[in-house]
Amino acid sequence: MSKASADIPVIDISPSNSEAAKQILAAAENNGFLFIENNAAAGMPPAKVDEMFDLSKKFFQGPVENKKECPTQNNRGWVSMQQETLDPGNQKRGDFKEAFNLGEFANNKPNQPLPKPFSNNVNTVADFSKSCHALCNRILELFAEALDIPSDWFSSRHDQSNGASGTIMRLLYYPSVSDNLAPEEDDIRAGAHSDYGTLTLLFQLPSQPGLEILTPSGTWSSVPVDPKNTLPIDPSAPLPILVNIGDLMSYWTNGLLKSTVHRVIFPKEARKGGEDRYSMAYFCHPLDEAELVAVPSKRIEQYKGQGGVEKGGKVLTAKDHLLERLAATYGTKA
Ligand SMILES: O=C(O)CCC(=O)C(=O)O
Ligand SMILES: [Fe+2]
Repeated sequence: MSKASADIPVIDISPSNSEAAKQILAAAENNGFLFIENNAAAGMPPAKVDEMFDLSKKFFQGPVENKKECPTQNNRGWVSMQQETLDPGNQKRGDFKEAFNLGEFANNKPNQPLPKPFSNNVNTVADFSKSCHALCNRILELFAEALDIPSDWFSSRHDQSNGASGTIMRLLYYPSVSDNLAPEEDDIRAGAHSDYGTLTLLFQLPSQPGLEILTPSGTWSSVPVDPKNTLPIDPSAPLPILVNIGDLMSYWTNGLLKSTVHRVIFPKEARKGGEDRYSMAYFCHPLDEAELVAVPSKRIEQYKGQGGVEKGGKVLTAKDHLLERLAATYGTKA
């Protein structure tokens, strides 16, 4: 295990690392972010990651008419520049980004209209999403092991064959903006927020920084793209996959696991309008009806945090929480 800046460890989840569960839990308790070594155990072959990034670039660099064919509906589809405001209390202008949100696939079939090039590469996209989900389940099993609860306590609540969930694979594009649109002091690519689901996997590209996390001392700390500095030595080495804890994991653990606030800035070392950044986030959510109650773990019972979310005596479900958070960022009513 090696350390990255912003105190984010790089963890190997292959069976040869008997400490993986403990290491993952420690990182999640600390600041809620960790890297997973992208080796065979992660099940995300670098060629598949590259292929998905290529499709994403083709889409975002393609004609706007193509994008407009699939505007956002039910949190799926194309999100245009400044349509979303992740930190509405503090932002004057919306996020300087575009996104395309893909919901779950059922038997490799999308549940939403897809534009090109996704529509003619459905299998590639569905397969990538499936691999992301499998990795999330593997991480959830490691959390269950570390918390000493049945190994499928989390993963059974994320079994997509048992119902709908808010899971979204989001392709993101933060274009550099021309000088006449250059960002002002408080403009931001993605406003400060925590993620709404269980876990998020984040894929980044070399030389495209910008992600920052809010540390317990209240300062922003940058998240590296290449935490082990391997690229100068081996430019073909796969980058580790960033994982962060979402709100639901925090609720399920009485706040022991941290759903840390993060944001994406125009990097200071780039020109004023920034350089292009592409990233891909897999937001893993449980089945809609999953209840946000504390997990049956001694460790969690003993932890005096803020557990479970009750409103007017009713235990919230994953879907209740998601609708509430989406309403705030898109300025609509829940
Ligand atoms: O693009 C990134 O690095 C992070 C995006 C993010 O935090 C989000 O979409 O929730
Ligand atoms: Fe996020």
